Amino acid sequence: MSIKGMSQGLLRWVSDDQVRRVLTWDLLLPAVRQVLQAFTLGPDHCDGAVQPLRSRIKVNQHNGILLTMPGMMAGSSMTVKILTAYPDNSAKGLPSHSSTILHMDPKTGLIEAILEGNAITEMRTAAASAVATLEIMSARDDQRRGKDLVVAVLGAGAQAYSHARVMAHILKTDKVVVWARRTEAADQFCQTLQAEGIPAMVAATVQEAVVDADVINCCTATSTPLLQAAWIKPMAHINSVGAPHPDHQELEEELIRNAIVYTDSYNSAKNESGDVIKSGAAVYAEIGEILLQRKPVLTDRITIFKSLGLAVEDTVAAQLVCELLKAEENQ
Ligand SMILES: NC(=O)C1=CN([C@@H]2O[C@H](COP(=O)(O)OP(=O)(O)OC[C@H]3O[C@@H](n4cnc5c(N)ncnc54)[C@H](O)[C@@H]3O)[C@@H](O)[C@H]2O)C=CC1
Ligand SMILES: O=C(O)C1=NCCCC1
Repeated sequence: MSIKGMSQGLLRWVSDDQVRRVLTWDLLLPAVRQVLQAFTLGPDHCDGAVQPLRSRIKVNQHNGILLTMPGMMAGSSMTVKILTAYPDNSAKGLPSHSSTILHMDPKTGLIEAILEGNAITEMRTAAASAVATLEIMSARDDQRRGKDLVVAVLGAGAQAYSHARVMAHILKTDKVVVWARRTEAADQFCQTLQAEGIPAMVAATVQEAVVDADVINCCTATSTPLLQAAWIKPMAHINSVGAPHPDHQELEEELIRNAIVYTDSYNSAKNESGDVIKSGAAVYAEIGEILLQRKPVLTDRITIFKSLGLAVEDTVAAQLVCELLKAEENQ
């Protein structure tokens, strides 16, 4: 939909439904792979991305947080995402996260589009986990797909859904084991996945969900550690998406300290990840460094991708969505 801007001509307004309709994993994964590299290349490289640490305001009175996330891709596209996270909203029947993305033309600075940001946030975060998972599995020489591979998903919120979907897409697994705090939410999650042809089953405990898992996706809003080292197979890979705040943790300290830790951003990990800050765990590499072959992939232990979320992932996803919608209109 287009709306008349006050001073700058036609603006595009894009809903989450439109994003979900046009954005596919096959289009998004290569774009996110490229942006993870661009982020590591940094602002001084002609193909690099520019992104400061996001600003964060704690809304203590209402247990909320307001984040602003500006980013620019190599002078070709730029966005600012404004996002709130209010964990208590879920109990009120409201979404816990709410976001909007402003998409600007870097040549003129004019705002070209305003996008609802929830679908993009769900999909680009899962896409980054997928890129990390594939890279680490391929370095382990692990070509297993389908029935030999068990995927666990912890949580039953927006990130849990997108992670289950992308993992089923890339790994063709025959077994997705889900665990959520509320049994009804886990049952509903499982039924939705099954209706989409994803073979899912519910586990009664976190331990039961992860004990046989090769790839574990930690997607809860917990603030205290949920996942313990003793439950996990020695060569498992973990995507840790929750606890993106300095005072939150989702991984037992012993687990992260003894694992090989990858991240999307060193700067975010050291400033925003309670799992990294509180445990004192060393971060081995940015996934971008691995993709650029600046560092070898280490895989002789449990591996963890500690995801904090990059503004420039939103930038490339928003750019892609706008291009796809434009192409549709010109058909
Ligand atoms: N790394 C990244 O790029 C991103 C990280 N996030 C973070 O990922 C987490 C999940 O996000 P969404 O799925 O969007 O949230 P959501 O609100 O849709 O789902 C949260 C899930 O966590 C569960 N949960 C809450 N507290 C829990 C606890 N103490 N123990 C166990 N389960 C608990 C809820 O029941 C629900 O299933 C949040 O911490 C969010 O801030 C979200 C977006 C991007
Ligand atoms: O990158 C994001 O988007 C988010 N990261 C952590 C908090 C929720 C949103």
